[in-house]
Amino acid sequence: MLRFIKKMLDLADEFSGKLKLAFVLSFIESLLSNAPIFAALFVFTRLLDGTLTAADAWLGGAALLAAIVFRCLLRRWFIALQSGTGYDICARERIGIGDRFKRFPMSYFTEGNIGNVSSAVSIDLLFIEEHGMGAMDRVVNGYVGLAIGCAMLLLIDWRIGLVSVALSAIAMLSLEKLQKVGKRHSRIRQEQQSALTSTVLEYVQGISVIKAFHMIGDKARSLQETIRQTRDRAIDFENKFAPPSFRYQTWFSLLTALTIFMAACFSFYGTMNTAVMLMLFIYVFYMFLPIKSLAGLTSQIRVMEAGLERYERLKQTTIMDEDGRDVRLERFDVAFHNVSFAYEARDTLREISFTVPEKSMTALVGMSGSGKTTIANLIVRFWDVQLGEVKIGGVNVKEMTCESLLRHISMVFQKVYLFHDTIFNNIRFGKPDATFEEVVEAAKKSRCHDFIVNLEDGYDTVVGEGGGSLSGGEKQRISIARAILKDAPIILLDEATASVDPDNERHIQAAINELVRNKTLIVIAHRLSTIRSADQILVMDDGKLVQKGTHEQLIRDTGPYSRLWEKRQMARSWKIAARTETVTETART
Ligand SMILES: Nc1ncnc2c1ncn2[C@@H]1O[C@H](COP(=O)(O)OP(=O)(O)OP(=O)(O)O)[C@@H](O)[C@H]1O
Repeated sequence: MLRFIKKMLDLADEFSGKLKLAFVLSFIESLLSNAPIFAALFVFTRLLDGTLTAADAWLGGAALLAAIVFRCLLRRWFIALQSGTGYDICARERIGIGDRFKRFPMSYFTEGNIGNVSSAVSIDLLFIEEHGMGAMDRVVNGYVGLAIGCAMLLLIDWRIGLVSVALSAIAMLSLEKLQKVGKRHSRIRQEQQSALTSTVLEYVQGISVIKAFHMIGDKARSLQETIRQTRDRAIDFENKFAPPSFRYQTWFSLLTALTIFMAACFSFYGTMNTAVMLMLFIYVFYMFLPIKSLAGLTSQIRVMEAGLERYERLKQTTIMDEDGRDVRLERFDVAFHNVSFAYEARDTLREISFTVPEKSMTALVGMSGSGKTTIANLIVRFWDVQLGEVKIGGVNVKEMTCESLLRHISMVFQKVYLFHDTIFNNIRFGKPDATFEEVVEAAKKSRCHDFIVNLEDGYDTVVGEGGGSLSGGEKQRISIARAILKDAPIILLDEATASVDPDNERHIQAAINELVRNKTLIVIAHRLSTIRSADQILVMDDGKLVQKGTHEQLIRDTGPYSRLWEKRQMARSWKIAARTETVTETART
């Protein structure tokens, strides 16, 4: 329990002063909670002695009232200090970890960690912000209350005091055992929660595939199985807690009974004042309540501790640019020097060397899986090379902070992700301080202004998560608008493989032409026209750079490029033929 408080104070960091002040208030409040007992003792003693006067009764009443008012004030102050702090701490942590995510290697997000990450940031932090402060208060109150209570009992009657100290110590040992049980089982329960989060995410993200392939039954069954397992683990967790929790509480029930028995005996044999006995009868019933309630709190605290540990592990994940510098580049050429790379065990790129001169266009071509996207991934440091160097403007990308590197690069992916936000904010993502006019200008250049203003809410239209409410071509153009707004000197473009209708294709091409003007452009090229107009073509084959040159140079060789070119031309003529046939068919009918 004390370890939990320490962890919470560590997490609180700059807010820990507020929390410590709140503990002091809680301590004073605990002391004041004993005031009614003393007021009662005072009045009872006088009453039994027959010396009670009206002034004494008023004094006792006034002391009681003063203690109540003072406790109320303390509690208000305490709540003001403590309740908002949990939300402040967790908001700060979420913003901080969100920033670190940008600097995690991409491999972190593909190694089954997604469930862990979302559970740590949502479930764990949510539980801590909602229950953490209250739990700390109850722990402090429980321990302080017990210490004060034992001290009071020692003061009132040393024999009862000693028995209380001894039994409280035994109860504390039993609490330690309870915590051990919690430690073991909260980890199991936490892993199960991560598995549930992963399964739900996978189910929701893959829902279109699941529906398309009629796999709803299979996937739903696996989700149901995980839900069942989560339920069983949660019930098991509670069941494991029940017996030690009961034992722990029994010690205090025994102590209460013993105190009453001893007080009655001592009073009967004349070694205790009747007033004191009566006071003890009342006091002993509520003195142990806060510490007894820690039994129920232990499972919650263990869940929070396990959450804090998981969150700490997440925070300690090594970020890529720990030693990076904030570099402002003066030239924008890109160079690979003997780069070799493997995602896992299998080599993906082998000894790749090339240079992309500033403001030139380089097309990456090659069969599927040959390593084109991997080259783009290494330029932006989604992964780090294992051998060799990637340099931009003569600076090794490993020497730069991810932020300063990405300031110089815009990426336009085939798969566009739009946030559940307005179109305006989705475009402004490229330049967070852009004005409305700048956003509109970028939208006009990327040929999306017209369709945006035709939407009911124009730029304020909220697109669904992932951009679900827009067509593929519209999403693509919005992502180009983002990149135009960012105006980075280096552009990485993954040309769409999926065929779009000619009108959309024309718009996308016009938008891309606006984007790449005067930039260093590396394009994963699929269109013949793009490949032909490139200043340089890099031909990839099974992780190796097998040919390099302009279209005219490469087409003269009988290497892989000319074969690739032939295949693409053939595919194109098939497409054209197919289109012509469809048109003729339509004309006939
Ligand atoms: N995240 C990853 N983890 C493990 N292996 C990967 C990962 N991404 C790609 N690969 C593997 O690396 C190899 C190169 O993939 P890459 O995506 O670079 O090829 P590509 O030429 O861009 O293919 P395509 O044209 O189909 O997009 C492939 O064998 C692929 O399976």
